[in-house]
Amino acid sequence: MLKLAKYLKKYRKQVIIGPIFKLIEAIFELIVPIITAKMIDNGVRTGNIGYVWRMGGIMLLLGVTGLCSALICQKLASIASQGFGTVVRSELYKHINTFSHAEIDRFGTPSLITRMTNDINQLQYAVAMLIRLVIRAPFLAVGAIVMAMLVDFPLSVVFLIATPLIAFVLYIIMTRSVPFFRVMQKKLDAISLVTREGLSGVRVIRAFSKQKNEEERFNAAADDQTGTAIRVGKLSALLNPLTYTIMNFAIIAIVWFGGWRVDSGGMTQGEVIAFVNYMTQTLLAMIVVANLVVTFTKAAASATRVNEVFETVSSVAEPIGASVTPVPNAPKIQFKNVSFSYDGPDKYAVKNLDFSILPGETVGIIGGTGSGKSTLINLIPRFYDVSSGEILIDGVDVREYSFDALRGQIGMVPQEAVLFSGTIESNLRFGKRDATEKEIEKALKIAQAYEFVSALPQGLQSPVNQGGKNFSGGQKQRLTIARALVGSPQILILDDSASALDFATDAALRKSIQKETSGMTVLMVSQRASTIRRADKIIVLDDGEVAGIGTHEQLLESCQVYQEICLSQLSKEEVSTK
Ligand SMILES: Nc1ncnc2c1ncn2[C@@H]1O[C@H](COP(=O)(O)OP(=O)(O)OP(=O)(O)O)[C@@H](O)[C@H]1O
Repeated sequence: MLKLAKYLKKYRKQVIIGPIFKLIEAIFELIVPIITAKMIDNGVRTGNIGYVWRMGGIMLLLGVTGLCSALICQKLASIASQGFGTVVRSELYKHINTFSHAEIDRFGTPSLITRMTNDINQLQYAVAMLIRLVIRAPFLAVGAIVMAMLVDFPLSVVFLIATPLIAFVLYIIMTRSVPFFRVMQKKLDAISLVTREGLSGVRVIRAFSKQKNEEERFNAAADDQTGTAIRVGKLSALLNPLTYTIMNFAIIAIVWFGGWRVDSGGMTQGEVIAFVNYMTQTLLAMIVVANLVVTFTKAAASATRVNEVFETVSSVAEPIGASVTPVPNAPKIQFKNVSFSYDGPDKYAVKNLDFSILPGETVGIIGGTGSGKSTLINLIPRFYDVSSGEILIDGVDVREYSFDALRGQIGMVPQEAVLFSGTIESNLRFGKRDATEKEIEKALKIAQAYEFVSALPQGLQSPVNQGGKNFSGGQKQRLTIARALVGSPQILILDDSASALDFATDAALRKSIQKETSGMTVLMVSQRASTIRRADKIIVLDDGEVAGIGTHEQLLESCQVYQEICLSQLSKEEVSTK
């Protein structure tokens, strides 16, 4: 938790001054029983109404001043805790943005979201409690005992017996329930995962009519969390009856022995009442301390989870102050004996990839599902770093480029068409804010999206809902292709990005990319042989390895995997005609 304290630096003033105001309130609270005692002994017992009014006035003044102090502290605590939460959240978000896909895969998006929301909320709450109660509660607990000793030392023996007993009960309950709080946070992660999957995959779930299954999955996760919460609840439910029983016995003892002391003239009635008040104050303050232990235990677990993210360094490091000079006449992209594994050296997703792509070439990448096509192209913009080997762009290792320089020359169209809420125009300008209307129009035309966008009543200003849900799969794909084309990238990578297009649109798209993007190096991943067969070069992947490289005709002659793919998808005539 201390590692996160640096984010409180800006709120040092609030963290120091806040507790002082709360301390003032606590001091006033400790004075009130003494005044009550005086009011009873000197006012009520003697019938001195004027004295009662004066003491009442002082109590009111103390109450109002205490309230003002509490409000000031509350405000300072809110400023510091909310500010702290905001700073940690934005720093964490910034840090997550430095992660490569490998770290995001490792944590999982739902867990990262829970850490950014629930865990930081927990920390925020702990900061507020730190300012409001961490000094006040122990001060009040100890202060009330000390005040009781000052009022009547012999009777304070009741405190010396009752408070360790209360502390013991609190200790037993806390040590048994605190581990459950840690478990509960993990279970919340599981609920978050099921919720996210269930909501983002709602269409698939409905299509398969599996709502019941999903509800059951959600209920299982929620029941699991509830079960733990109930177990903690049962333990916590013992807290008040046990501690109040001890306190009530202590009050009986105070009244009993206090009566004797009053009879023997050692104490006044008012002082006995003050004792009862101090007993109540001690107990309540001790319960607050116990709750603070819970709050800080939860916060410590949250801090560990947040720190885990902060301490994770991206496996894809950006070189500082990088500036590269392209090697003249080098291939545009070159893979030199590249292997990559997601989960350790035994299981390579791609292995010994070795090939070159020349500037302006259109390259098709084909292979069965899971053969490593997406992995191969994700290595180029360094979404992941190679496990061994080298990838060069213009003769320079991709690890020597700054991210801007590297990714700025690549237009990437991922497998899943992702659009952001806004307008069509804001989505198209995503990579190049200052794109001209002409550039946007050209990109839309190449991507075969111009017609349908122009037909929309609001054209480029048409709204895009979250995730582009108000567009069809094919429309979304065309818009994402257009978005990648707006910056006229030197390298265009299409990861099975035309899978939702009909054959005619797919053919028109390929034709226009070929015609309108001369000089652009194009990598086209596809499961369809018809999409890539006219490429200058085709790379055939099989189980992560290159099974063949060449033109359609060359591969038909030499590569069995390619022959099988073609024969399974194309008619004999299509296979043989260019
Ligand atoms: N994020 C990941 N974490 C772990 N393994 C992964 C990850 N992504 C892919 N893999 C594994 O790597 C291998 C290659 O996957 P990849 O997605 O590159 O194949 P692909 O040829 O693009 O498949 P498809 O055509 O189905 O998209 C597969 O065995 C897959 O299970």
